[in-house]
Parts: sequence; structure tokens; C-alpha cells
Amino acid sequence: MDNVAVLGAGSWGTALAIVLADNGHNVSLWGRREDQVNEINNNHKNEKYLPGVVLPENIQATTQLNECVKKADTIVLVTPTKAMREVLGQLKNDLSSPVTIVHASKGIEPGTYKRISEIIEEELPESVLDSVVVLSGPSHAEEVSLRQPTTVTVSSVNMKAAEKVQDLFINQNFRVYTNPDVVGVELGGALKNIIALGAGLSDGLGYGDNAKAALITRGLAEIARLGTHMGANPLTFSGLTGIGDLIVTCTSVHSRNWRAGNMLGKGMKLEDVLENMGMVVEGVRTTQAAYELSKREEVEMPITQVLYDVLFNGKGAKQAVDDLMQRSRTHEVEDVSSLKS
Ligand SMILES: NC(=O)C1=CN([C@@H]2O[C@H](COP(=O)(O)OP(=O)(O)OC[C@H]3O[C@@H](n4cnc5c(N)ncnc54)[C@H](OP(=O)(O)O)[C@@H]3O)[C@@H](O)[C@H]2O)C=CC1
Ligand SMILES: O=C(CO)COP(=O)(O)O
Repeated sequence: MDNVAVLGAGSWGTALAIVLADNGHNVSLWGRREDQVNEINNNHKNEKYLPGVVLPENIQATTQLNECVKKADTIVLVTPTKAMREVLGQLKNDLSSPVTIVHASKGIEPGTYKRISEIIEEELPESVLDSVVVLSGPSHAEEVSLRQPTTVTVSSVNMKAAEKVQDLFINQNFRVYTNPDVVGVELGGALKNIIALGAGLSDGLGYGDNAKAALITRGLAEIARLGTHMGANPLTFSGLTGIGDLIVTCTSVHSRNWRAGNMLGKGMKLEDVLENMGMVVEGVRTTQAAYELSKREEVEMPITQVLYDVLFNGKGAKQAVDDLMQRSRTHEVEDVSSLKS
């Protein structure tokens, strides 16, 4: 059995710690609040993030990052994207030999447009970094913590490392696939949060299933457009980390991004929505990053564009949908020149 450190005791970090603990590994979970760490160690609960769930006893929590990673063979990084560089900066000083870092966070960094694996490689020197593996897919923490059937994908440029991580996590409730397309896996997971905000917004406005199906389908088209432009395998977007994660996030009340969009659609202000949520809504920051990246790369992303205007330029939710519906007419399939008429 392995020693695994999980950094981030929020919903997803705790759910992944449960999967690892169910598989018999010794799990050390890093949280930054003493009260939360005491609650996990003494009551085996993390009520703020996974209410009602009893945690396995082989999860031990600590507020000390160096303590958490001391014996770790593998480190699972699950903090919000915004906190990545800060946590990696601390982690760098606590590592003395190369480890595999698995990350399970979903976002792109505004300004640099870096994916998380790129941030990890930038922040950790080769002397302490063996391999980076991404874990992503349609997987709400609430359902994983109840051991409901879930499938995810792990991806790395080092497929041996990906297979090792597959072995670490896989069990009868949690099926893990591999895919070598790191760019596609990371971009699919990050960009679907933008579309989930849009799906929530549409539902909040009172629009129906037709509108949501349109957002999911045309959302996938623009995710794949940017993704393939950035070097991803187009087939990845029809897999778990593409359409799979898009479906689960756009259609589930568990999704914080969908819920945030829903509140915006009902007329709440962004700052009130985020305060009300009390958990990370990655899609807001990723909308900014993807909007800027799409402009730089001259890739058309109409849904991202209108959401950017709703979030940052005060555009009304209904106006955003009207704008999408009134765009100039176009083909559905992009490469029409290759089709027979
Ligand atoms: N929830 C889910 O179902 C899934 C989430 N993800 C991704 O996982 C990542 C984490 O999300 P999730 O666990 O859900 O988020 P939550 O909002 O549930 O929890 C966030 C966690 O990060 C901690 N945190 C916040 N800021 C910092 C910081 N500056 N330094 C260190 N720790 C910090 C919080 O600590 P504190 O409590 O002290 O504030 C908390 O433990 C996101 O990128 C998300 O997209 C991916 C798949 C599924
Ligand atoms: O990524 C997720 C499910 O796969 C979770 O989405 P939210 O962050 O919107 O809750």
C-alpha cells in the first residue's frame, strides 16, 4: 500500500482521499484550518464540504504541509487554480526527492493562459518532480463520496506514471481510464466550467431543455475549436473529459458553476453569487482566461465571449442569450470544404 498526500481538504480533495483510503492506502490530507483538521481526525467528518459523509479512519489530516508530504510516494494536488502557485511555492521547500504529482483541479490561469500541469512544471524543479499526471472527468465529489459509480481519465506525457496512478485510484465504484492527450484532458476539464455557467444562466432565465442542449452542443464545438488549435486530439473532446464532464456539469445541481450561472440568470450580482456559494467557482476565472486566449489566438468562442460580457462588462443575462441567437448565420460543421455537397 502506498503513502499518498492529498493537498486541499475541500469537496474534491476529501472525496479523492476517500477513494484512496477505500483502496487501503495511507492518506494524509492537508487542510489549512485547525478546526477542520480536528473535525476530520476526531469525528471523521468534513461537514462544510461533504455534509453527512463519514470518512474512513485511514485518512489523517494535518495543517502542516511538510508533515503531510514527508512520507508521500505520490502527491495529489486539489486546491483551487488560484491557489496553485502559492501552494507549489510552499511544497517546493518540503520535497527532497522526485515525486509524482497528480493534479485534479480544473482551470486556466488568466494572464499566462497556462494549464495546471504547465504551472506545476514551472514551479517545481526537476530535482523534486518525477512526473505530472492529470485526473479529470465527470465526477461530482458528492457522488464519489457516496461510492456511486464514477468514471475518470488520467493523463500524462509519461504513460507509465499515468498507469501507476490508474492503479492507485481504480476500484469497483471508481473506474479510471488513461489518455496520453494532456492538452485535451486539461482544456476539456477547464473550459466546460464556462459552458456550465451558461447552462445555469439559461435555466435561471427560465429557458428549457432545447436551450440547454444547444449550449452543451455548441459549447463543445467551441471547446474543441480552441482545444485542437492548442494541439489537443479532437477525439478527446468526445470522451469523459470532454462531452462527459460537460454533460455532468451542465445538468447537475451539484455543480457550483451551474448553480452560480443559475443565480446570475435569476438576476443576482456576481459578487453576491460568489459570496453565497462559499466554494470555488472555477468558471469565472477561466472565462476571463479563455476569452483573452481566444482573442490572442483568433479562435471564435461566442458563448465564452457573451459570458465574459455578463461576468465582467455588466451585460444582462437575457441580452446574452439574445446575442447568441442573433449571430450571423453559419454552418454547423466547421470544415465544410471537406464535405460532399
Ligand atoms: N467538487 C467537485 O466535485 C470537483 C472539483 N474539481 C476541481 O477541484 C478543485 C478544488 O475544488 P473543490 O475541492 O471542489 O473546492 P472547494 O471549494 O470545495 O474547496 C476548496 C479547498 O481549497 C482550499 N483553499 C482555498 N484557497 C486556498 C489557498 N489559497 N491555499 C490553500 N488552500 C486553499 C479551501 O480551504 P478552506 O476551507 O480553508 O477555505 C478548501 O479546502 C477545483 O479546481 C475544482 O474545479 C474537479 C472535479 C470535481
Ligand atoms: O468538475 C466537476 C465535476 O466533474 C465539478 O464541477 P463544479 O466545480 O461546477 O461543481
